Amino acid sequence: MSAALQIDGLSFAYGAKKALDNVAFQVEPGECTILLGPNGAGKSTLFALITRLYDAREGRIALCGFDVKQQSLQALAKLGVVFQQTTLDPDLSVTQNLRYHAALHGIGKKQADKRIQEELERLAMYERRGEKVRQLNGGHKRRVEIARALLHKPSLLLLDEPTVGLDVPSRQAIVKHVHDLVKQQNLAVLWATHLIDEIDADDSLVVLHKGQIKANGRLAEILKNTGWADPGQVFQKLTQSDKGGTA
Ligand SMILES: Nc1ncnc2c1ncn2[C@@H]1O[C@H](COP(=O)(O)OP(=O)(O)OP(=O)(O)O)[C@@H](O)[C@H]1O
Repeated sequence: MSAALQIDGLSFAYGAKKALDNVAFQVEPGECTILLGPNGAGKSTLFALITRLYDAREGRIALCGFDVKQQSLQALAKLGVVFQQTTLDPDLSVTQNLRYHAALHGIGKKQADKRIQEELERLAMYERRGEKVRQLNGGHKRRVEIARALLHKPSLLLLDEPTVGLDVPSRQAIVKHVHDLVKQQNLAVLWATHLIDEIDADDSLVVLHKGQIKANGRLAEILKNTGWADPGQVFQKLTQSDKGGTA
């Protein structure tokens, strides 16, 4: 079976500035991979290439075996995305926002309402479905965005720092919801964050620094192989010295 996300030999430059250098990794169904990298590491560039905002000339990205350039419709149908900035319409209700998104994906109204109920219930937001998005707090808006990203049943969920600006309980709720989804729905997740405490013991880790992968594997194995104490030390060792190194 194909990986939910397979990246091979991916390089990208903005003019002379290299942003990604021969990046390769994969994310399997039922796996939550945390993409850790300091500012400028190349995380946003990587997400822009996966979502086809830009095209890479070097390397390949495939979603469930579909090449994002050659078979983009099939590939992007497998993808759900939560961007860093909220993209909900604040003057529409939760349900209206979700129905609109379902329509864009060609999901009929009856099926859409069923899917909306399922996803909102999973994220404990069904009771709030009639409220205008403007009335929701930041954590609840994020949950609605995650529900929206899942309406068309993607295989891979991309999360671009979805907890930035949230208070600790809201962050913890999102972290728990996403990990539950991975386990219960066999979903693959690629989660870009700076926040080390969002990492779960079972997660996989990709550490990106200056466009290169410095570590890739199960967190537990990286810790075992390096002898480092926790993800914070992994991050610090691999991204805060100019010598760099890999794990
Ligand atoms: N439009 C652009 N033109 C030129 N250089 C760019 C452009 N966008 C990003 N870069 C450069 O590419 C490199 C990777 O940037 P990118 O935004 O992908 O990193 P990031 O890991 O997402 O950082 P952050 O966490 O700050 O968002 C950086 O050196 C950045 O300065």
